Amino acid sequence: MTKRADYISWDEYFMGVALLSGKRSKDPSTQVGACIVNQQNKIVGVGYNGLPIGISDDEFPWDKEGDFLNTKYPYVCHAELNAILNNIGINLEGCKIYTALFPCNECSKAIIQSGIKEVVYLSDKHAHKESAIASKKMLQTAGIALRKITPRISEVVLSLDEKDV
Ligand SMILES: Nc1ccn([C@H]2C[C@H](O)[C@@H](COP(=O)(O)O)O2)c(=O)n1
Ligand SMILES: [Zn+2]
Repeated sequence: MTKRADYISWDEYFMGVALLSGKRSKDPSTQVGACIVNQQNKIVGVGYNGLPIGISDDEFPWDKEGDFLNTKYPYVCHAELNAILNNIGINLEGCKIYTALFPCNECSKAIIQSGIKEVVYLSDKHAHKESAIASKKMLQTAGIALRKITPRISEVVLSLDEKDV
């Protein structure tokens, strides 16, 4: 037998883990996941956008509009920050972060401070916003590589049916 040829690439694997992590998000509008990988291609942190520990995601708002304090924005912890904070307890110097959406300026500060050296992303749909411009400016000035990936495959289908294992 020859080895499989249609296995997923490292980029597809780590972005897939980031996207799967995003499936845990309770945000009804936007689910974001992030995955941090060390220089040996080992996963050392994952996260998704959600409320901080102990803050009920049934009691706090998920609205996008209205009075600021009645929206999700002041409360939600972004996927990238959660992935950094959830790391397995190592120094993240030299790691890469895979994220579905380009990091905001606040997460970029945490990325820079943590020592992460590369940001790999799928979408930069907020590129025109001032926060995204500030984010890119900080990451580039800090010498962090930014890489948008275009996977060869458009989806990864996972069956949870035991017959498919
Ligand atoms: N890089 C990002 C960007 C956004 N998020 C989170 C924050 C919110 O929960 C949601 C964005 O909400 P929207 O304004 O699109 O309704 O996504 C993140 O975790 N990482
Ligand atoms: Zn953020």
